Amino acid sequence: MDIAAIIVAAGRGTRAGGGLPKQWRDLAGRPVARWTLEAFAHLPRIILVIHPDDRARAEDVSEGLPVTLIDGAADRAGSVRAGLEALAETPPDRVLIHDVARPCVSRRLIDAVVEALDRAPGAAPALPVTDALWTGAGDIVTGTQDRTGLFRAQTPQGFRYAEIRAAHAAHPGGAADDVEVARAAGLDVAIVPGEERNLKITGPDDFARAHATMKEDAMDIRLGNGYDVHRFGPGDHVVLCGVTIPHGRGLQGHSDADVGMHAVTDALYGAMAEGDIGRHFPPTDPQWKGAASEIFLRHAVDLARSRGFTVSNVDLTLICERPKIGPHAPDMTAEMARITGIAPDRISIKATTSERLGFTGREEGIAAIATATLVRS
Ligand SMILES: Nc1ccn([C@@H]2O[C@H](COP(=O)(O)OP(=O)(O)OP(=O)(O)O)[C@@H](O)[C@H]2O)c(=O)n1
Ligand SMILES: C[C@](O)(CO)[C@H](O)COP(=O)(O)O
Repeated sequence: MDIAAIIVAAGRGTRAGGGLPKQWRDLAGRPVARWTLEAFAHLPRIILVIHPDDRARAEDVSEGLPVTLIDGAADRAGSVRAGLEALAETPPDRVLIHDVARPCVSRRLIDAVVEALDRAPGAAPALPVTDALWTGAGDIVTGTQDRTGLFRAQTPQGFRYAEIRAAHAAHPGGAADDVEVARAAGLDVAIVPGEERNLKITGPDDFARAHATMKEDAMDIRLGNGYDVHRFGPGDHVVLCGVTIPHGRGLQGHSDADVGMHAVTDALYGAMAEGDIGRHFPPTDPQWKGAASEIFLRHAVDLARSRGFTVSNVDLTLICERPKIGPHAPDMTAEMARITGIAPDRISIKATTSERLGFTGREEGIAAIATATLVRS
């Protein structure tokens, strides 16, 4: 099925103000039009209908996307017609017509409109009116309007290409949208449940609403895991999560062998797809011999911060018969909170034995497994 999108963007955005037409203004780090185009980027063809003065800007904004630029007309319907004519030489089966000023449209909604075209020649999203409707004169209410069967229309409005092209060619003009044009030509239009998020940026306040929606979407959550083992050797203490614990044996390793802190550090690197401690602090490098593992953990936390992430929580399990971890867990938590700069209630440190099974059960070493979550919003 060949589907094309026509994004109408030739308006001047006078009601939104702000100097630049609204489709070229910034919304959460990208121009409004870029968000809209990316929502349709899974389709093979996009016609972006623009004002001739905006060509350079439009070329910039559509870079890397399957976009053809077409000059629009003095009103929305004229711009839609220009888009439809641009497709006439290699006509698609179906066409989706969308306002550039609705950048928060979801893939789910686009797909729902396309699917609805299997059962009707036209399909468009809409939301039932839920507020009371009044008539008014100046600041005085003059009556109440029945809202039964009333809908707020959205885009994309989808059609079989040949039919909507003919409908637009035959229409005398002045239609509110393409559904009106289609109905005037006798085409049935199915209503697809619309989305509140699919708002049209019309006035200045709509930028803040659209921004909040984009920010919600932009939350980036990363989960990582880490696993480490160190063997026991001669010594009289171990260092776990930065806390020195007297013990009949020590842990062996190139650094201070803090197996718990290593597992947490690897979980953080893992969440960033940044390998493990060995990649950043090679064991072949003599400068890390006997190093405090705090250096590694700080590096991972700082790397996450530099990428805009916050460490949301850490969960560590130490696996050993001895030393007993419980009595030291509060100190370990405090130390890990100090190093990472996150609240102690976001750090979980617990332990288990392995029921005397395996290398940890035979007290040949300590194992540690950790999970960490990074959040960027
Ligand atoms: N001559 C026109 C007028 C409007 N549009 C497009 O139609 C959509 C809906 O129009 P609206 O939100 O009213 O945008 P503007 O016409 O830009 O806004 P205003 O009326 O405030 O100037 C927008 O994507 C707009 O770019 C268009 O392509 N060509
Ligand atoms: C097509 C439309 O988006 C449906 O809600 C809307 O009518 C276009 O905006 P305008 O402000 O009416 O031009």
